[in-house]
Amino acid sequence: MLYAQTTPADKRAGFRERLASGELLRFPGAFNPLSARLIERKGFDGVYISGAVLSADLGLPDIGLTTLTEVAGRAKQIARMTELPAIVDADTGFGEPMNVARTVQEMEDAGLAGLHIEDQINPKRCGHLDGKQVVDEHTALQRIRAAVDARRDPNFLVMARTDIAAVDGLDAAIDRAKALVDAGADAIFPEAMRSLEEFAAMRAAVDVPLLANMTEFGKSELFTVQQLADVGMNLVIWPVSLLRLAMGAAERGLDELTDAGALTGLLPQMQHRADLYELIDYEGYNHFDTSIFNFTVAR
Ligand SMILES: C[C@](O)(C(=O)O)[C@H](CC(=O)O)C(=O)O
Ligand SMILES: [Mg+2]
Repeated sequence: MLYAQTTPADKRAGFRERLASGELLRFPGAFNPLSARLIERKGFDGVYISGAVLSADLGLPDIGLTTLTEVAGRAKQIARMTELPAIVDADTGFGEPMNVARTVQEMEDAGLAGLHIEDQINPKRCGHLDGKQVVDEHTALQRIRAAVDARRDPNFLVMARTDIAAVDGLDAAIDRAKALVDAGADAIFPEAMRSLEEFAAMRAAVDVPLLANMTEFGKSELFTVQQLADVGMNLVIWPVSLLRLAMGAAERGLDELTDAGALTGLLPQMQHRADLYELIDYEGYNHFDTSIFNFTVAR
């Protein structure tokens, strides 16, 4: 009922423990608080909160238009709805290193288990687009040092994302990843890796947990969980996938309405009212008021 029972501190501690085990943790992207519940129900390890999804949700492109307040607010709504740890995409940290520090504290207060900060210039753009630019090493490291210094819970995960591979190649990405780890990054998100060999090379270069981004229609091939585990990845995200699936279904539904004038033919593809109520735990609210869940929903 209402929000998660697990405290943010416990979520972070549990997440750190599982990361330390070396296994590959699966974090699908939630596009709203309800979908975070579904991710939990289906047995995944955590919830990813994507900047691309948050901006698309507002009808905006993913080019750094969203603000810290908007992202932290939405991330809080999503994180509090699940017992799973949630990690959030904090883009470039919303400004200068001082702003990165504030971003970390806001995300801690919002109940997140961690975030990632990337080394793109401001304004950033989707990591799978062409024409990206990255900041120099000094600035990239400053952002990470600021993030690490600012956190109050040592279990809050500060992940450094580097976009440099698409600009200067894999060797540059490896050098940058090592420097980011030396600056205190707890984990590395090497963006836009093109092959399993590139992931493996990154694995050989650093000792901290590594994240693989399995976003569709981008620069990376879509590898399976097993393939990524075999090259030593520790986290995998499908950041925008649930939104893409939901929007694809919505589009087909609207077309069906136009063509058939009713949605009867699509009922089998819809989440049933009974399943929705179960996911939201309507019954649990009877604890407050026995008249809330006094109906039955026929399947
Ligand atoms: C991971 C990512 O940063 C996101 O915002 O979800 C995006 C995903 C995407 O646009 O497909 C990215 O830059 O890879
Ligand atoms: Mg992003």
